[in-house]
Amino acid sequence: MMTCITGTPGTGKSTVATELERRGHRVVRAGETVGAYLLGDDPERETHVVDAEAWAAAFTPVDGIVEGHLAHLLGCDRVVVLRCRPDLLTERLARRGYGQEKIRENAEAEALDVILIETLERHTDEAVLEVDVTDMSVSGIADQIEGFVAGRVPPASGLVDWSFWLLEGA
Ligand SMILES: Nc1ncnc2c1ncn2[C@@H]1O[C@H](COP(=O)(O)OP(=O)(O)OP(=O)(O)O)[C@@H](O)[C@H]1O
Repeated sequence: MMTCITGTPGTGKSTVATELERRGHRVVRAGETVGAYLLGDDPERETHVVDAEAWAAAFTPVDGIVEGHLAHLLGCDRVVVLRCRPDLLTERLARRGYGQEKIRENAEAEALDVILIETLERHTDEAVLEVDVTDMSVSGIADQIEGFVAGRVPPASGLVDWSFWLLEGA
């Protein structure tokens, strides 16, 4: 079974994937597999441009966990969407040294549920677990994901509404 962990940059995908790896799960970092699909750089958005559809079409499924902000484009059996309140996400990305514009773009995408919407366009509700990680420990998030994979934690989505942040925080 392939479980994908997706979310806006800074929501904690890589951190929880490391914890799941420590617990014995096989983990593939999606970012390490996109090399052949790089189209170039987007200096304005301080990011690499990836031919995401071609990457997803060529991806060989794994029995384990795939983490990355494009992971929901894959044919996963289960998808976990990590959510982080935009003000906390802003703090995390600032600590990472991201520029103002890149921080704003990511915080807005989080407030607008962009990755959750993309996920629900591609996967059934029953295959999706949205986790609001804002006040959660890394091990608590890993417990939720393990529970979902094992069928103990039921699917859930549509849990947060951070649209207020677009008015107050932008
Ligand atoms: N549950 C948590 N509690 C507190 N801090 C966290 C938690 N999860 C992650 N962090 C911190 O938030 C920052 C972003 O985490 P991380 O790099 O795992 O995000 P990401 O979603 O993998 O980002 P990207 O998509 O850019 O790789 C890191 O500094 C990490 O230490």
